[in-house]
Amino acid sequence: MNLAARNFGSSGTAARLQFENIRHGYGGREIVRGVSLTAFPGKVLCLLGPSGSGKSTLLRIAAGLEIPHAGRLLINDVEASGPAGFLPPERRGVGLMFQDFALFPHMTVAANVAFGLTHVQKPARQAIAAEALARVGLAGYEAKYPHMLSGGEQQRVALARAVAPRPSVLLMDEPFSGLDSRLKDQVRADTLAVLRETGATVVVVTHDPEEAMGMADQIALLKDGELVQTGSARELFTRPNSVFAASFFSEINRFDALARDGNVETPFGTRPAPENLMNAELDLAVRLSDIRITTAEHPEATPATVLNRRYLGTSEHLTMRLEQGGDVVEASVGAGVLADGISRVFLIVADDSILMFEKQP
Ligand SMILES: Nc1ncnc2c1ncn2[C@@H]1O[C@H](COP(=O)(O)OP(=O)(O)OP(=O)(O)O)[C@@H](O)[C@H]1O
Repeated sequence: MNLAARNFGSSGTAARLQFENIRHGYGGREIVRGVSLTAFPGKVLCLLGPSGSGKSTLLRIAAGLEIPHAGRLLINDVEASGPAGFLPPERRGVGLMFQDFALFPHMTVAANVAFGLTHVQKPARQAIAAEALARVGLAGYEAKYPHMLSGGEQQRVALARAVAPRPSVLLMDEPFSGLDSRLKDQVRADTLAVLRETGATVVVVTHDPEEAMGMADQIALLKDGELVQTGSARELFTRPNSVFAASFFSEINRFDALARDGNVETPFGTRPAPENLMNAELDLAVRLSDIRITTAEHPEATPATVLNRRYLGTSEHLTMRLEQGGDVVEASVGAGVLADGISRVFLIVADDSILMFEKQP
């Protein structure tokens, strides 16, 4: 199915959604702690973070299902939640697709999709539902019941139901979590194509960094109810602002170090300290994939002993001990790069592959 090739109209009503210093919690426990963030019109914003970081709570606040304790939620500069008032969910122009938003089993596919079209005259509902089903590649499925469909097809019906009313903002909470991994990639790609066509502003909650990188125009990384960093996938991956951000997107080695008089003694040799951290305690992070392994001695390479090798098909996971200092280092190299039986290797790490952060208290 090539959804992208189909030519559907766009709602053209994408909205800007702004969280302004939002605070919220339950039973005296603060879950969202002063988050300010903007979802831009027609773009996909992914709220990314570990379990309990407050992602779903932010989404529910955007939907109007929760009223924040403090701060404002603006949709196209109109206060939807805040001191000036509260706009109920049905008046926000938002569509919802939550992981537990199951289809109604006793209703046909068409009736499921038409369910949210209460503002439309009855005769027009069927036509809109049929158009939304065509949009997700399910033309002709109108009379079927949910149990007759595969998991991926059910997910598409849920998507059709969410986009049928042409929301200006579409809020999705872990929308693909119920699908097995192979199906997930396909449904996600198809969903993204549909979302691009509808032109709506999209906010997606996920705990999966690859999913966020694959979908988002903008990622907002959350931890303990606070916004850690926001930017494009490339910005977050290449310029993480903390060990947490670096470790969220890839496996890393962590080391403690001291910046003194502009230099840092790292396990891979002396490197210049970042300009703003000339004298400070540092956290160093080196991605497993940023360590190059050779068997040839080299003046700038760090000798190490191989402790363990794990073959993973296309790559190999190595655990090594540095000869100087004794740090244990992990690396991921292409399978076959290192011949069998090698026990002494040399590690090469580029200057910009040693990420340096001020140690957090
Ligand atoms: N209605 C509620 N009453 C009490 N506690 C709640 C409620 N909703 C959420 N919480 C708590 O708030 C915390 C943050 O929840 P939230 O669902 O926003 O996090 P999340 O980042 O989406 O995590 P997950 O991926 O696990 O859903 C959790 O510890 C959760 O138990």
